[in-house]
Amino acid sequence: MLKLLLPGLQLLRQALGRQMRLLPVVVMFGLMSAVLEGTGIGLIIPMLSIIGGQKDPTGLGGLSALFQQIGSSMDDRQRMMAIAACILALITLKNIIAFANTALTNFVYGKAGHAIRSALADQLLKIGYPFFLQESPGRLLNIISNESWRASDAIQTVLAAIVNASASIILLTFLLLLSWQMTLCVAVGLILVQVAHAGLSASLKMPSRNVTSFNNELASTMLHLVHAGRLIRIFGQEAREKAVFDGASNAVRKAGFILQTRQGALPPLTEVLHSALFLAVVVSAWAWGVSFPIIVAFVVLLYRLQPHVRALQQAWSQVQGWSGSLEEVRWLLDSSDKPRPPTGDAPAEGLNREIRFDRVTFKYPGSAARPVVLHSASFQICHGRSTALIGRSGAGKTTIVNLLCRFVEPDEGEILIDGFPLSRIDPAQWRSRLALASQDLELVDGTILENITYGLHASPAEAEHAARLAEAHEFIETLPHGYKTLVGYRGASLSAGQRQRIALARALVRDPDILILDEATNAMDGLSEAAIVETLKLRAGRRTTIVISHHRSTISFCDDIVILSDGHVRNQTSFTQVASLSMDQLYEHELLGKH
Ligand SMILES: Nc1ncnc2c1ncn2[C@@H]1O[C@H](COP(=O)(O)OP(=O)(O)OP(=O)(O)O)[C@@H](O)[C@H]1O
Repeated sequence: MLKLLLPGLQLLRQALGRQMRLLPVVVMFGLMSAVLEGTGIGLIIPMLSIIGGQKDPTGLGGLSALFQQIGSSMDDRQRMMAIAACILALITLKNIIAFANTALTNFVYGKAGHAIRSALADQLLKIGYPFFLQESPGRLLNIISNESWRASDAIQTVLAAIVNASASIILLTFLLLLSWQMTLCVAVGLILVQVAHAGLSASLKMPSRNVTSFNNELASTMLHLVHAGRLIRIFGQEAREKAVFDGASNAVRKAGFILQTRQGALPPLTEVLHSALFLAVVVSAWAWGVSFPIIVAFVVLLYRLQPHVRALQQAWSQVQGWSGSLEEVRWLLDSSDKPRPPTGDAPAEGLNREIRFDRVTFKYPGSAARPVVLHSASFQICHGRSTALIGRSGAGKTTIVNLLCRFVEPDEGEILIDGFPLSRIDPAQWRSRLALASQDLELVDGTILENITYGLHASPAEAEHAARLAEAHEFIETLPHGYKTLVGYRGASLSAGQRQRIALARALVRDPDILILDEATNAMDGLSEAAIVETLKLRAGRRTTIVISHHRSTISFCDDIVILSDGHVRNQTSFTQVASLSMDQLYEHELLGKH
């Protein structure tokens, strides 16, 4: 039976880790409480013999004869009282152990649930970034918010199944010792019931997968409603979006109904089958002339065994019903088919000469049909200088940033830092030397101060200095709570230009070796941008700055320029060479460079 619960057990082993050593205690408690229960029930035999006035009832052998002898030296009155006290003591002890086991399984369940959620978070943080470029956020959200809970429930069910299996084994042993013929009859009956049950349970897997997959779609639709509030309203798509959402929600309802109905059919069916088995045993025992006290003890034991067996069968069908959830959680936790995080253990010494892209070719992961977005790109970014990366939309500028930050790795070619391969440098150390301000790098849901000092032990004074450099201090001071103002989810309570200034302050407060600005000021007014350009000029000679922008004014202070077109580096030159050209002419310039 335990083997049947394999999906839950595998996850249990994965989730529990060190807590696995508590499982033998759970099993031992389960066995102990069943032994106490069986013994208490066995004591009914001498009790009934006293009531029936049978000093030595016929047909007693083995365990029943042993029970019959208990207290035989006492007189009936004393014996009756002693046995009653014994039964009460056994029942009390059994329930104390059962309670201890409930507390222990709840503890293990809590630990397992926490371990699963923690492992999922760990996986999401460690996994290679390309994973997020390919996977649907709705699916990931559903796994974390829904399926992980079902997986924890499945673990609790497996724990309860272990306790119930232990109890069933002990109670069956007692039955066997009371009457092997009747026990054989029971065993055959239980096997038949289990076969019927397993057949029906197998039909739960597909509906369970359907529920999971429809839940993924529903989570995606929910995310869309949350994120695309403005889009939906401006294009008047409320009714359409409502219909799409209702469709997704209804699909979950239908799939859930099918699953729950099939699951719901199992308990009544097993109850009928168990009752039939119960009656068949009683009638057969009577026909075989088994003595009355044994029949009663057997029936009571059987009656007590029934809930354990039914709970086991229910656990089986529940785990089948959660198989879709278990598969999803295990899929996310399985690293073997996921992009690996960047590797490398050489220290990041800092930039002294240049970053060199040496014939770098790159294609975003996903389907084989994806186009190559960088074609053998070679250029260099010199230390202590500002380099503008320009090119029309889709030219590959942000892709270069992604490669530089090691979010993705080149398919061919190499990126060299002072001649040393970036792929061999410790990624965390390397990233600590970079700071990125980009239009799609979110603010966190916290105060302005927390956003500026994100992940850094910077003092409020340092944060304020960075905010001044990023032209953010003035507007922050006008807010009622100043630097303690909450920015809301993704900085929703601020304007786009204000968000950009805070993001820029967050990058500047680190005074990074390499500062990357990817369309980082495009929502700002001209005056603010001009002031920021002055700030960036202060880095000259000391630090390296990379600027991506479609605005001529933003790149005006740069020393060098790299011109990209359709993933090809068309030109690299000193900015003074092209200083007189407008942005369009610069793009023309790239075309000239082509011929
Ligand atoms: N996650 C992704 N998966 C697949 N292709 C992508 C992905 N991100 C970008 N691309 C493709 O890579 C190419 C280069 O994109 P990239 O974002 O680097 O351009 P860009 O020069 O920064 O453009 P823009 O100026 O519009 O920001 C584009 O053709 C784009 O469609």
